[in-house]
Amino acid sequence: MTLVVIGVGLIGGSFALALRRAGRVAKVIGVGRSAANLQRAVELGVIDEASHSAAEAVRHADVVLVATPVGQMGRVFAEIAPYLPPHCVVTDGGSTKSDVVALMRSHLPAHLAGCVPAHPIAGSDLSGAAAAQYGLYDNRRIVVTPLPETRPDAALLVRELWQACGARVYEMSAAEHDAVFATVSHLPHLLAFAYVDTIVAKADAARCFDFAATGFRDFTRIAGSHPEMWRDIALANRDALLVELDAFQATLAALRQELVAGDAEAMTTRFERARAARQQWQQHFNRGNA
Ligand SMILES: NC(=O)c1ccc[n+]([C@@H]2O[C@H](COP(=O)([O-])OP(=O)(O)OC[C@H]3O[C@@H](n4cnc5c(N)ncnc54)[C@H](O)[C@@H]3O)[C@@H](O)[C@H]2O)c1
Ligand SMILES: O=C(O)C(=O)C[C@]1(C(=O)O)C=C[C@@H](O)C=C1
Repeated sequence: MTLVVIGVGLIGGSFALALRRAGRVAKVIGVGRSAANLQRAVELGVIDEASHSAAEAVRHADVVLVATPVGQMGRVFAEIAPYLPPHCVVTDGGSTKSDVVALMRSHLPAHLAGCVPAHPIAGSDLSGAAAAQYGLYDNRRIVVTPLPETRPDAALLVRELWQACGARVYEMSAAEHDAVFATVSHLPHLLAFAYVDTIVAKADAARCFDFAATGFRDFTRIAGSHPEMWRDIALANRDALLVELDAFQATLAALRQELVAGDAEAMTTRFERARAARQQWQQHFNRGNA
């Protein structure tokens, strides 16, 4: 099987590595916008060949994974549309799904039966081919949001490929997916960027950063993530994200009021409720990834 990965970074590169180790791909062709990144991907054995033309690369593909920032996916789909072999399955790794589904519908109308939108719920704040790693998807979840037009064999192949990467596959509607991930992924990234940016604006920012320690590190790790990727995710999932942002602002306003009023009881109740939920989640997450 020939796999073409368009966007050879953490997500696309780790998919290629896992499938190669599982013996599921004979050849991996990588396509990207940075020659240096593609060169690194070849050196690291993430891909067999680099191509600077997505149109040229997909002519020989059995499966195409688009793993660029979601803001790039429209132009990628448009570029490959005329050159996709009829049997070729097109999937993606984007963090948002309603926009990707809409882009597939507008740019790949003749190929919808081969389209299987997907999102691996695994990653990090690292990016580029050098960040690709074996085991990224071990015991992690993958959400697929197939279209009504998706051929069963195309959906099955994508499921099997992710399972071969060690992942567990779940199906949702694109809208449900985007609402859930606005809550547990997109909002926390927005908040982490906003919080660090608030410090940057302070006159004593250097002194604050100098003394910041493990609490700061743990709360802000994701503010080290790729800005373009997160800008695209926020814009693509704007409606769901605004709902979450409003809910969070309401909680913050209530907490602020409790602080102003010195309402220790209300604050204790809130913190205890949050701690219990966090502890429960941690146990659930540990069990799921054991
Ligand atoms: N990082 C995560 O934790 C994570 C997790 C799940 C899903 N995702 C999603 O996966 C996708 C890739 O994320 P990543 O973390 O691998 O990013 P990355 O920056 O590591 O890799 C993306 C690659 O795409 C390339 N690229 C950008 N525009 C391109 C274009 N027009 N044509 C070809 N290549 C192009 C970049 O040069 C880069 O090498 C994004 O859509 C992101 O939302 C990321
Ligand atoms: O671990 C991280 O740094 C991540 O941000 C991974 C994370 C997440 O929010 O959990 C980020 C984006 C995804 O689409 C899926 C996973």
